[in-house]
Amino acid sequence: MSQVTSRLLAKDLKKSYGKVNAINGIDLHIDQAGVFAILGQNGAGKTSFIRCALGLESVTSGSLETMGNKPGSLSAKQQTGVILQDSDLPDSLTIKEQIQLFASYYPNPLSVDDTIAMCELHSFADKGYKKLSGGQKRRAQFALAIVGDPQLIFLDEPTTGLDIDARRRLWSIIREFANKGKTIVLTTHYLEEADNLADRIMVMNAGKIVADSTPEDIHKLVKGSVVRCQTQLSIAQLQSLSGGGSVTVSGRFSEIHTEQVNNTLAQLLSLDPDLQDLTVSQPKLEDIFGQLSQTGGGA
Ligand SMILES: Nc1ncnc2c1ncn2[C@@H]1O[C@H](COP(=O)(O)OP(=O)(O)OP(=O)(O)O)[C@@H](O)[C@H]1O
Repeated sequence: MSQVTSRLLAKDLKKSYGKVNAINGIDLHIDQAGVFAILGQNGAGKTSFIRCALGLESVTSGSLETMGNKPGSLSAKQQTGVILQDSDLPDSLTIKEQIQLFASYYPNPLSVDDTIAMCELHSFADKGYKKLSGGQKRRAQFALAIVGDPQLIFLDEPTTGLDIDARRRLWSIIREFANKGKTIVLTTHYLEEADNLADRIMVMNAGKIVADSTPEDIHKLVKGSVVRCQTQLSIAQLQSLSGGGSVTVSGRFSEIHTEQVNNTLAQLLSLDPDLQDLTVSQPKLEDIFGQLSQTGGGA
């Protein structure tokens, strides 16, 4: 077999459903191991991209290859694992039996016992799927995605609905698999997930990739500071001290995004001497994401 240089390659990819342009010209090249997060709001086009990459949807124009093959071809499938957003497993087989069955689809699978150990399934490998908790179900699905020892794995919102402990547990299993030289492409709404887990983040908005960088570099895209406090001042007053930056109110706290932090702080303290719980920090991914989503792209 010839050496595959691209694990995932998209060139000017477009996907429309009737008049809806779900993917609006994506260029993407992934040729390394690691975790690649596609981050975007509802309707950004993330699932459409994953479904095209799996050959579950035809592309409208442009080109797309997975592991050097046409998406959906046998050769692509044998080098790919997946958890889809609405993945469910039958209850008629135990988890271990399902892993054995999936292993049989691949030419060089991992051992079933190693897969059970890596995904921490010991305590429920002999149970049916419906008896598992949400976190256990996701780990069982992940076991099916990796048992074939694929180079490329797609995870569509793998941790949606999980509590933070279950999410962190799955993150560590995903990281471990990436560290074995695998490429994991996952979609998520969770900024914290992309920030903690990914080697590279692609922010999607309206069918386009509007930023594509390491988490550290994505953070650098937005300059300035975030001043957070509890204050009696109105949003209009806060806006007047932000130097053109944004103001958001979240519960009891107001947040001012400013590029002139000294000026903003001086005015804030003089206008409201009673303000409380003042902190100044670097913009979080939330702030950056909000700005990128509004710009509609250009990266
Ligand atoms: N099968 C379909 N038929 C028609 N329109 C569709 C279909 N699938 C997706 N769309 C539309 O394409 C756009 C992108 O949807 P997609 O599911 O890819 O976004 P997403 O980023 O995965 O959203 P979410 O985070 O809510 O899952 C949306 O406007 C959606 O309504």
